Amino acid sequence: MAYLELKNVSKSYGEGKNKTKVLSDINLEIEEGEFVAIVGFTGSGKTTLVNLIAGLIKPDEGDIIFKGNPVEGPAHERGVIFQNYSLLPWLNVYNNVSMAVNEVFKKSSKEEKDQRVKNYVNMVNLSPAIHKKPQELSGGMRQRVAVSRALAMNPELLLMDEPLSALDALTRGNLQEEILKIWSHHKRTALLITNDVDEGILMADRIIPLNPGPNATLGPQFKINIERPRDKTELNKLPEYKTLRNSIIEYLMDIGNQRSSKQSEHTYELPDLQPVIKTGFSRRIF
Ligand SMILES: Nc1ncnc2c1ncn2[C@@H]1O[C@H](COP(=O)(O)OP(=O)(O)OP(=O)(O)O)[C@@H](O)[C@H]1O
Repeated sequence: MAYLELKNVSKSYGEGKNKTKVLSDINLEIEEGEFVAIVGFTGSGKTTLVNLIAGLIKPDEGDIIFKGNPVEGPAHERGVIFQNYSLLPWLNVYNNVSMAVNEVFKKSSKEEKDQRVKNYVNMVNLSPAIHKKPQELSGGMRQRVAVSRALAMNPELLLMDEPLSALDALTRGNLQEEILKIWSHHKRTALLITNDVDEGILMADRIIPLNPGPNATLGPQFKINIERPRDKTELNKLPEYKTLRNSIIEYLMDIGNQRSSKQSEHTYELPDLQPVIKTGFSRRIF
């Protein structure tokens, strides 16, 4: 049995006529220690997929099994880094991270917890801002706090929902490296949602496209057999990198085009409405 398994998972939102199936028949297996990236189109259901694995929402059909047990709610062993940093605005950087550390490492001494918080804040280069509150930080800095907080909780499975998409290239590169260091040194398992194929190739063992929704399904996997550690500049020179990148992008473009041509074939019935002509206005509005 795989470390994480999704079996025929489907999820809809809404009721009756307004019901939309966002994810349909999702099957996914991730082995312990693997780093998997899901690349997908905007609105295809990537966050829904992360929320399901995190246990924040429940599937309508299918099973999500983590380490042999069904996922029935959120747990510290499955840590999430969200796209929008979700920090507590009234707490400073130290306290935002320490709240999470205190929750997970209840039995550790005060000194150990303090050290842990400081280490992880330092890891994202925010030590000089450790006493600042979120509103005093830039968007990139806030996202770094969120990354630091999630990593400090030492989750066994790290779920990342486009955590770096709003960052500048330099910060993004640094955090990619930090996440990879933690993943490999601590032998973690990671699932990264990204809209950046290059980020996926740099970080993951496999890339799996999430086809456009509604009824989004997972596409074929692309294995990344490029030796680690991978260097961004060196990657660009590798012929296997270029081939892989082109195949993934071609797949995504094809599937995107197919979806848009299907949508344009669709005809919509308009309601047969008669215009209502109002007469006898008693007042002019200008
Ligand atoms: N709680 C909800 N209730 C109703 N519809 C929802 C809900 N959450 C998401 N949706 C809809 O489901 C679809 C998929 O949303 P989701 O956020 O999972 O996609 P995404 O791929 O993460 O999007 P993005 O790339 O914009 O972050 C969208 O059409 C969205 O409007």
